[in-house]
Order: sequence, then structure tokens, then C-alpha cells
Amino acid sequence: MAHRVFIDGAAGTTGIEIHDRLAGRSEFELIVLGDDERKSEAARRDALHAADVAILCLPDDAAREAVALAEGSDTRFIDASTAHRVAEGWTYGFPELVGRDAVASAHRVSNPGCYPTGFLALVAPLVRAGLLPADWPYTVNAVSGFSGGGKALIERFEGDPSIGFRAYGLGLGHKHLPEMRKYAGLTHEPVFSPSVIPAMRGMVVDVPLPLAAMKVSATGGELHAALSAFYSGSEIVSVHSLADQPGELLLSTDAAAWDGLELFVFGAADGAQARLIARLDNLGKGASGAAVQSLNLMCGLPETAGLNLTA
Ligand SMILES: NC(=O)C1=CN([C@@H]2O[C@H](COP(=O)(O)OP(=O)(O)OC[C@H]3O[C@@H](n4cnc5c(N)ncnc54)[C@H](OP(=O)(O)O)[C@@H]3O)[C@@H](O)[C@H]2O)C=CC1
Ligand SMILES: CC(=O)N[C@@H](CCC(=O)OP(=O)(O)O)C(=O)O
Repeated sequence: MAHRVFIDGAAGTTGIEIHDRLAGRSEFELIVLGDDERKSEAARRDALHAADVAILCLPDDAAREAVALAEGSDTRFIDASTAHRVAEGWTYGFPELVGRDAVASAHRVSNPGCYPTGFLALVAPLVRAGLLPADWPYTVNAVSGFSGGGKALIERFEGDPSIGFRAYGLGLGHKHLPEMRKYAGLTHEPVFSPSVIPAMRGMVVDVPLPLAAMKVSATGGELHAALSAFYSGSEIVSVHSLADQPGELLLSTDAAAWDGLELFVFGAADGAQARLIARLDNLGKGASGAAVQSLNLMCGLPETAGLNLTA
């Protein structure tokens, strides 16, 4: 029997992309609310109770409200918002890090933030392996396509082609810091420097490592080997070969939807410094692709079904 799925927030940026990935798949029966009903509490309550799995693509407060509306049902959740990412009783939907079985059996899954997806993919396995310290104050420099800010930021960038670059998060305390710290197992929250470029989608997350100052004995090659071993066998995460290092990393203004995640390790010749860099689609592995990956696992289906993995 098909799994009944309700996307709450289906008219938003993340919701539309999840719908695109599920449309036409016979394993799922989508519960869809019309424009006149999609914000009605009663209609949402009915849909939430009727679903086997509800995927929340809503602002944080509306996501918390949806969980409350579903009270009394057995509905399982995937929440794309920030509301439950470090909350008790929720499984962090990063199967490569928390284990596929943990996601498959979870009742409530929080979908990782887009920037944390890049940061954690790079740093968490290396801290776990004892190759990088847990108590170092890491820095994270990142750029995102404007779809990362949902409908409001898309409208702003599309309405003002004069914006060439936008640095933000200047008050520090970005909403992604708690999950970065928790799932990398760090003592300190990183210093996070996010920015937006005039491209619809795409993301680069760069973690500079002053290895000598950190008193890290591992070389860039050893960090690379550890990441390669950690993701060996993954169809979604790939670690770029050291033998074929690119001289630059580009994002394109007309990139197609993509659900992969590419990791790079660059090391200085004298071993004193390295940069760990992740490239992804903020709407792919950074949001909708990750939600579909978790949904597949929760429904006992092949992990990558419906994903766009051709770069
Ligand atoms: N965009 C991205 O790259 C990523 C987004 N996310 C997260 O996913 C969630 C959705 O983000 P995104 O899709 O970008 O945002 P959008 O603003 O594009 O979409 C949000 C949708 O939720 C709808 N909505 C708002 N309040 C309610 C409500 N009370 N009941 C029902 N529907 C409601 C909005 O309606 P209306 O259309 O009328 O405004 C809109 O369609 C957010 O929590 C975001 O942080 C996570 C990772 C990456
Ligand atoms: C460019 C932009 O504004 N990006 C958003 C993050 C993306 C997003 O929507 O946040 P989640 O991944 O936590 O849900 C921001 O910095 O708030």
C-alpha cells in the first residue's frame, strides 16, 4: 500500500521541491490542500492525522503548531525547519552521521540545516576519529544561493538585480550554530560567516584549518583519507580525489536541482594549513533532497530513490 504523505507548506520553496521529487512515485500517495485550505487549521489538522508521514516545510512556529495539531495521531514527522533540530525525542536526519537505521526507525526526524549539512559532513567524522580537536573554535565561511532564504529572499534578489553579494549573520548567533556544535561534538560554537550570491541555488561551505596552530598532527592527506573512508559506499556524498585538485570551485547561476554533496580537502605544501570545503545544493542535500532521503529510509525504500544525483 502507498505511504500517505502530507507536505505542510507545500506551496513554499522547500515544499515545492519535495513535491517535485515525490510526484509520479507510486510508493507515495500525496495529500494535497488547495490554496484556500493550506493555511486552515482544521484542514491541516485533518491532513496531519490522515498522513503516515508529514513533512513540515514551514517557519519554525508553524512547524511547532503542526506537531501540536497532530497530537493523538501516529503520524511520523520530517521537519525541515529549525524548530526541532536539537530537541529531545527528535532524530537528526543526517543518515550518514547518525546511522541509516536510526533514521529508518525514527518517529520524528529533523532535517538538517543547509549550512550545517556542509559543515558537519566535513568536520564531524574527523572530530569523531580524533584527527581534529573538539575544543577548537572553528570558523565557517559560506555562500548560499538566494533560494536559501525562501520566498522572501527569492523575491528580493529577483526584484533587485543590483545586489552582487550579501554578507549577513553579522549579529552572530545564527540559528544553525546549535546543531553545528551538537552534532560535531564541539565544545564551542563556530564563528559563522554566511553570505548570499545572486544565484538561485548552490552552496559552498569552507572550514579553514590552521593545522600547525591547532597542534593537529594529521596532514591534509590523512584528513582526506579519513573522510574518503567514512563516506565510502555513499551514493550521495563524494570526496574529491587529491590527485585531481581543482584550482577553483564555482557555483553556477543556472544550476539544476542536485541532491549530492561534494567534499574537498586542500592542504598547504608545508602541512601548516588546510581548508575543508563542501559544495552542495541548498535545496538538495541542504533541504528537500535530504528530506526525501530520510522519507525513503523511514518507508523502507531505497535511500536514493527519486533523488537527482547526476551533477
Ligand atoms: N530554502 C532553503 O534552502 C531551506 C529551507 N529550510 C527550512 O524549510 C522551511 C521552509 O522554508 P522555505 O521553503 O525556504 O520557506 P518559504 O517561505 O519559501 O515557504 C514557507 C511556506 O510555508 C507557508 N506557511 C507559512 N505559515 C504557514 C502556516 N501557519 N500554515 C501553513 N503554511 C504556512 C508559506 O505560505 P505563503 O506561501 O502564503 O507565504 C510558504 O508557502 C523553513 O523552516 C526553512 O528554514 C531548510 C533548509 C534549506
Ligand atoms: C540564505 C539564507 O537566508 N539562508 C538561511 C538558511 C537556510 C534556511 O532556510 O534555514 P534552515 O536550513 O535552517 O531551515 C538563513 O541563513 O537563515
